[in-house]
Amino acid sequence: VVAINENLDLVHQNHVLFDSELPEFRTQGGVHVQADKLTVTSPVLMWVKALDLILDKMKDAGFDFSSVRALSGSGQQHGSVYWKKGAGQVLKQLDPGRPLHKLLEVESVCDSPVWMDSSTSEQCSSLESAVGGAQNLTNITGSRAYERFTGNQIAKIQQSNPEKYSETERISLVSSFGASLFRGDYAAVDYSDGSGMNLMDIFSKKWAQPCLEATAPHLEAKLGAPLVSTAVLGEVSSYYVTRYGFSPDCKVVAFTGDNPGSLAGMRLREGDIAVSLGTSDTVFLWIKEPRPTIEGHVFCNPVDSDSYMALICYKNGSFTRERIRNERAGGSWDTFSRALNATPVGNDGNLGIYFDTLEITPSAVGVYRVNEQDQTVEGFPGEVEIRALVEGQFLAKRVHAEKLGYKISKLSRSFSILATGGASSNTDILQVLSDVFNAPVYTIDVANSACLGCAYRAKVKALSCLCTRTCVESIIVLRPPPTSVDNRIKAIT
Ligand SMILES: Nc1ncnc2c1ncn2[C@@H]1O[C@H](COP(=O)(O)OP(=O)(O)O)[C@@H](O)[C@H]1O
Ligand SMILES: O=C(CO)[C@@H](O)[C@H](O)COP(=O)(O)O
Repeated sequence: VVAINENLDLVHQNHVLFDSELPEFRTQGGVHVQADKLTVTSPVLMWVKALDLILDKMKDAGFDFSSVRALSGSGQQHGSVYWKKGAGQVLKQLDPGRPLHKLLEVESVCDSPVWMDSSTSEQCSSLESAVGGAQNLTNITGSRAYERFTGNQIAKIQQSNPEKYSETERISLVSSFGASLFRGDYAAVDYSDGSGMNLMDIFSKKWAQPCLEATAPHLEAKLGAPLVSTAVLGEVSSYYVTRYGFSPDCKVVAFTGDNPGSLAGMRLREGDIAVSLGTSDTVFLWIKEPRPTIEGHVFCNPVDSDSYMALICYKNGSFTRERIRNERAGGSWDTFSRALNATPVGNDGNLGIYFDTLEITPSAVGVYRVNEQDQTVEGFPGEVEIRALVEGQFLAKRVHAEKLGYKISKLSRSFSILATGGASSNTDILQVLSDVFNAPVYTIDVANSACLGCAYRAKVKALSCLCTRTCVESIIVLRPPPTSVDNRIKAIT
């Protein structure tokens, strides 16, 4: 959670770590990986309990809830929550004397599929066939069929457990689930996060009938109509007024996905490129004229409803860096950084591709290493391995961004990279990013740009006061210029 005041100054920050602070749910990295290694879920009740916990932490820290004029939020994209019949009524009558997790055991599916799930290949193929192929689906929804996208997850639940599906009165995304908790009523899916479902026409901003029909019966009623991401949904539920002292006038602005939230938090300019190094690695851009292709995604823009955002997502991000850190750097980020500093840009031509789990872009799995003679090798010395991993990850991002039409000049640094997410606190990793893209990398003071962006969205919308880009620029820090990249690019290509 991030709270800002009218000058956009940060006044409070807090967080809950699922694994260590809610150990009763036995998650690792916030999730359960099922035996097939493809199905990945999170217990919904853990998210609800985390909300209880963070609000209690804020209360204990003396946070003044009565001064909150508006709130919004973001959730990991694509994950879904299934409310059982009667849950809507329960939401409207929450007893403020009891914590939410005691009141909300109202899900028909207790373990929500999350973005890391890749168990729906069958459903993806059948959706693409139903609408005339991958490119056709992309032309409608902004993306070809992806396993983690919500429509395919809904299809799997309906096919494998039709009873649970028919017991479900409403399906939320993680983001609209969060908004529903604060509203005490079902909240609409916003256009931007709704674009990550393979169900919405990103141009008309309505559910696409052929996709609904190919996914599951009676789906439209369970989804409710999507809504513009900047909408004010209404006031906070009386539950929070009585229990925590929120003002009854506190507005709830539509919640959105974490990457759309980051786009707002980083205040992207057209031409900038954002790289989020969270659990997933993502690259995203603000675009005006989308040309959806079958590699990468186009989402509706969360800030400007006439614009779009392009996004490429990599599953083997921080967890893969953590694995190599544990194996080759004794579990220390400092040692990991020393290895990056001890090896030359371009890694003397040694290159690695590390897909520990089935990657999203491209759909491939396995670890591959080639040396400077382009020979496949089984291993690298520790320091070479660390650079091979980080350079390989960023080179892939550059190649895919260029395929999406992004022009990277070898001669001039005419654009900026804005970095966010947990690993953006590591300046040695950012130096490699800067080297590979031949561009300066900026970070913002608040690494949690998704939260910050939603605080901005809430402020801008509910207080009808547009914060200009100037106020935000003051928190962007220029990184040192990159060292020469040309030799390394030659070596790697
Ligand atoms: N100093 C560091 N160097 C590299 N990676 C780091 C560092 N500190 C944290 N991280 C990575 O950041 C990740 C968490 O990023 P975060 O943005 O909080 O995740 P999420 O996207 O799931 O919200 C962790 O998995 C961790 O590997
Ligand atoms: O699947 C995607 C984007 O399409 C992921 O980026 C998720 O939105 C969650 O990311 P983390 O915040 O956990 O890295």
